[in-house]
Amino acid sequence: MLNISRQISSSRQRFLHIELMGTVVDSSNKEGSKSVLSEKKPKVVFVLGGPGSGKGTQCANIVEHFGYTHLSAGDLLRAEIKSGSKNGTMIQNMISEGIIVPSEVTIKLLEKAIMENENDKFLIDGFPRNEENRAAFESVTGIIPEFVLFFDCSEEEMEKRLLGRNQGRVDDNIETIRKRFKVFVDSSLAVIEYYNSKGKVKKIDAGKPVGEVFEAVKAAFAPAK
Ligand SMILES: Nc1ncnc2c1ncn2[C@@H]1O[C@H](COP(=O)(O)OP(=O)(O)O)[C@@H](O)[C@H]1O
Ligand SMILES: Nc1ccn([C@@H]2O[C@H](COP(=O)(O)OP(=O)(O)O)[C@@H](O)[C@H]2O)c(=O)n1
Repeated sequence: MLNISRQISSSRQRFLHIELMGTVVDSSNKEGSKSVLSEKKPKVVFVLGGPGSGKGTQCANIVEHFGYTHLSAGDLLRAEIKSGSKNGTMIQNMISEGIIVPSEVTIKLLEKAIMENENDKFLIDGFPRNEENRAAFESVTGIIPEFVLFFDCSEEEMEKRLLGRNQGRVDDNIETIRKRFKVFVDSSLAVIEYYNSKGKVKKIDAGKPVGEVFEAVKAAFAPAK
């Protein structure tokens, strides 16, 4: 009953159209997981969407209103570079090229951040970014997300936002932005399609102003009546 179609109208404007029809939830979990998280059993919501779709902006709002802890995979990787870790140079090179860092590295950082925090509910922003990320996280941690928030936004709008973001990021230049868009279409959409097939995706029209997007986000978090 799943109906997913991608409409690629031009190289600059790609939209993913997902009709959310499935409601079957995969509750299977990996027993005997070796992860330090297997005892903590945190509640997790994945926040996904293209670069510049507004994930970080909306996560800040969700934290304030719903008491989640925000973990941005990109921020954790950038902090790892700054810490002078042995993986720093490799991560720096991959981010500069818009490439996805190996799951092992990112998952370790996420596990550590979750374990160090007393909260039991987390927004994981910008992860999983490819099938390898997704499958490795599930098998290592045994965590199945409550749901997946998907910020759907045109490339034209995302490009405009990234070029105006002004945070001094090495990857917010037009050449790397285009590479990141390609990685998103080639690798990250498959993750959204996977969770959609499990009935777990809540799609948000992220092309609207921040306040309007947050209204839709609030509805996604509202407890089912
Ligand atoms: N709905 C919106 N409308 C216009 N600009 C936005 C919107 N949401 C976020 N922005 C701006 O766009 C840029 C990218 O947003 P950000 O939340 O950092 O995206 P992401 O985390 O998905 O890369 C930021 O400068 C942010 O202030
Ligand atoms: N799960 C992840 C998340 C980010 N990253 C890297 O970090 C970069 C920036 O990701 P981000 O989530 O901070 O930012 P956006 O690209 O969403 O704006 C990506 O382009 C990847 O190089 C990764 O390798 N794996």
